[in-house]
Amino acid sequence: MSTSPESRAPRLRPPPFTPRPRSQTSSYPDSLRYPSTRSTTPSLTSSISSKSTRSTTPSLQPPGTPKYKATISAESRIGTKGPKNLHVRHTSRPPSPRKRVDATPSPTPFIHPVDPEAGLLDWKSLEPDLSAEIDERDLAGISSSTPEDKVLVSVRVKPPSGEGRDNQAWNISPDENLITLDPRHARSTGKATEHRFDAVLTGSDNRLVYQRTARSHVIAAMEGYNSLVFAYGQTASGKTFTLMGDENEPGIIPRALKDVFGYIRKNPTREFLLRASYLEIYNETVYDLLSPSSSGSLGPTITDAGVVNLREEVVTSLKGIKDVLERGDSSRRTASTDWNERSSRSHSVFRLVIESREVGIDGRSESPSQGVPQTPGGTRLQTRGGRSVQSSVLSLIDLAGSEKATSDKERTREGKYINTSLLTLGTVIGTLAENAAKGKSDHVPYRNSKLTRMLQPSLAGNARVSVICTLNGSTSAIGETTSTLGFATRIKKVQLHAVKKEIIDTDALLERYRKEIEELKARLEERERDAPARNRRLSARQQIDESRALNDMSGRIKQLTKLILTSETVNESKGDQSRPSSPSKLDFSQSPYELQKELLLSKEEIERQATLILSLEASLEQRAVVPLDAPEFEKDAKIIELWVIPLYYDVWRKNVWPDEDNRQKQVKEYEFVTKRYEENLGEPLRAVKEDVEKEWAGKLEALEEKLRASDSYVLECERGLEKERQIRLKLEEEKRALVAFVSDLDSALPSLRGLVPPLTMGTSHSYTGTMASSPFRPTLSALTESNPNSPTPSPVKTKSPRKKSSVSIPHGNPTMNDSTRAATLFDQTPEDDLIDGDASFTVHDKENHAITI
Ligand SMILES: Nc1ncnc2c1ncn2[C@@H]1O[C@H](COP(=O)(O)OP(=O)(O)OP(=O)(O)O)[C@@H](O)[C@H]1O
Repeated sequence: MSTSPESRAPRLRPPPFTPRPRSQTSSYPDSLRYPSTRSTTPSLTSSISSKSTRSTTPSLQPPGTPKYKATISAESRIGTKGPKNLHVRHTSRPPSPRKRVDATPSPTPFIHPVDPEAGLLDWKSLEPDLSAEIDERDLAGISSSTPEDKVLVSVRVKPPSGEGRDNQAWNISPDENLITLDPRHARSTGKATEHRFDAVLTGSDNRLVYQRTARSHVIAAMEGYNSLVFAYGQTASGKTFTLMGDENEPGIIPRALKDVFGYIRKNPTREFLLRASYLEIYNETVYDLLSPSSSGSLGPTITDAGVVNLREEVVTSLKGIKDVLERGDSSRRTASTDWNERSSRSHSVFRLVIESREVGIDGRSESPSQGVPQTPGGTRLQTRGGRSVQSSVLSLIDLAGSEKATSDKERTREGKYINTSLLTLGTVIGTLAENAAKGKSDHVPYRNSKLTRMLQPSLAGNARVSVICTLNGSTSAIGETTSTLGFATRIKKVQLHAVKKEIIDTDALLERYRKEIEELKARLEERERDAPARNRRLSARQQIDESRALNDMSGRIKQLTKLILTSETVNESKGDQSRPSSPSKLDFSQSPYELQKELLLSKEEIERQATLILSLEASLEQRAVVPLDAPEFEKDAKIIELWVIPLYYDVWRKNVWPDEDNRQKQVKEYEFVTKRYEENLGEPLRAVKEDVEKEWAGKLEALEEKLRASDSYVLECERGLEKERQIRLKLEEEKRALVAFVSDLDSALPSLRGLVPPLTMGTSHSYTGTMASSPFRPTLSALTESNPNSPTPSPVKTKSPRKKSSVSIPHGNPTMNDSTRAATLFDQTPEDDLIDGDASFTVHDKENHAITI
């Protein structure tokens, strides 16, 4: 890779400030330089430093005493079956110290009765030979033999099961690397029916698949090239089986990790630093599988510089790296679909950053004066210290599978995102292939999906790439299989030009650790040298503090040294896998031997945690932005921002809004769906956008329709109520008028008696008129007017200035002959009935016309 002089200049960073509570930092004046060792694990590091590191634990064995090796069974030596077949026979294990107490004293250290240190050493020296775990035969002849400028393309056909055996549409010739569509089905496709690739595989042997498809790329990564291995294919065709495998058939990832450590072991001239990370892309959002809680602005983001804000853990052993893998795997999104019981709903990416450098004969890093040969394949960058560090990334990717719509709505939605990003991957590969074939440089739409954006540097050529296309050979999947083969054919044409990358020493974590170790060692030496003179001036208390500080320093040196892997250290820790996990309950009736074993395991756990602390520190360091000499208030503000606010917010959120996480996730998804299309998306995702918009527009329309219906119902109800109110008012008025009328009538009765026939309900003599204006309040004059025959019209006055009633007095010569009945009129039309019941009554005029009031 060509590097401009400017870019070669070391980018010196000021020592970062790592916020930490005052109480802890203040007790150690120079703790800002090595804050966490002191502040978070003072006793831890000192205990590790003094006891647990194998190389430094004082040995009670006389020099040259042979170490005991436990024998292992033949098959576990061969190592073809993995760790579960590892049978350790403890025949040559020395007797436990308790038994030895009674034995005749012997000059060998193993008979030392009680010294636990001696026990530790004995037990460590007894660890079984795990050469079976890292298979020597596999490592022999490892070399990156793939044509460097081409993608290594393999297809793997999933073996049919059950009835599927009779429905196979493809003929497979592994020896010729050929796959052909059976002539019986060939006519229907109208496409090429014969395909040749770098490897055509079938069956369930993952070892073979690893060797043919991925091993060379893993080794290339160890040699300094970025390497990318991914599986592509329709759902349930075997991508996860190929990458992860199962207990009996570990897949590419576990085998690759084994080879990584095997490679380190076989290369004593280099030292390595490994950092693992694991992410997934789900519904076009990147999630950190090692830190599932990080999200939003703190979550991983894809930038031109790669993926940032992603947790990277320094790993020092095969077991450690497998733990990381398992932890991440447990956070992956899988679900049962119509086709696969455990279908990956996201693209998952396991990344291993490998930094390495030549070391001298004494184990120290080489300087140019020592004449290290130029690493072939890349520019050697030599900066201040003259050191160059090779850096590469091994990416192992299990893509989600392309699929048809499923019966589940949520799965369908995920499926849309999956298909879209795979479509974009296809488009990107197609464009790259065409550019390569025709010597063009057409725009490649990397930015149209997160997956292609992340793969951009690799697909653009700066990596060794291997793709395994997994196929379903059944007749029911001819279309999908043909499409996958098309992808395989296109990607074969992509041109690569990967080169080794060497980075400036200050950017390499390996170099930073190495420098820190050297500085610490120098300081330690100096302080130890001055100790006798200084101690004379110090109080007893100060001397204790001083000795504690020295312990911390040496603990830190040991921890940092452990992170840097060499052939020797990998050899030492290869027993990790076989050791039993620590029981949760301590049984003090165990033999001293067993207890020592427990002790050792616990110490190792402490070491593991300490390693984790260190790698967390490393991530933290990358985030620290306040320089050491920044004003106090700035540091305080940072502490509040990083610790206090998130802490309180978290507590508050959990109390006030327990479902906030889900809500936020949903909001994020909605935001994504609704807002950022234009800036983010290209053609394929626009199709998703339209789909989603259509879906939501339909829902919105239905809701609006419902709203309109309920609005008009409410309006109708209001109108009905108003009508009823009016009627009620009218009735009340009529009631009042009737009451007045009746009382008028009552008072006029004596004078009318003999002239007017008795007014009764339903009788034929009555009055007529409209009821609109107090029909029951006819004035006496009206009555008299209508009864011209009335001899003595009574001057009765109306009580209210109401409109004159149009009630007409019945014709004829009515005679009021039943005053008693008339007086009972109130009884017959009680007030309540007028209001609540049917208020009308009927009277008849002379012509017997019924009038209903
Ligand atoms: N080569 C194989 N040999 C034996 N079993 C296999 C093979 N390939 C796949 N299987 C089995 O088929 C099932 C589906 O495989 P797998 O989950 O790997 O598919 P996938 O392509 O990853 O699907 P998805 O895209 O839905 O995640 C699993 O039970 C797996 O064990």
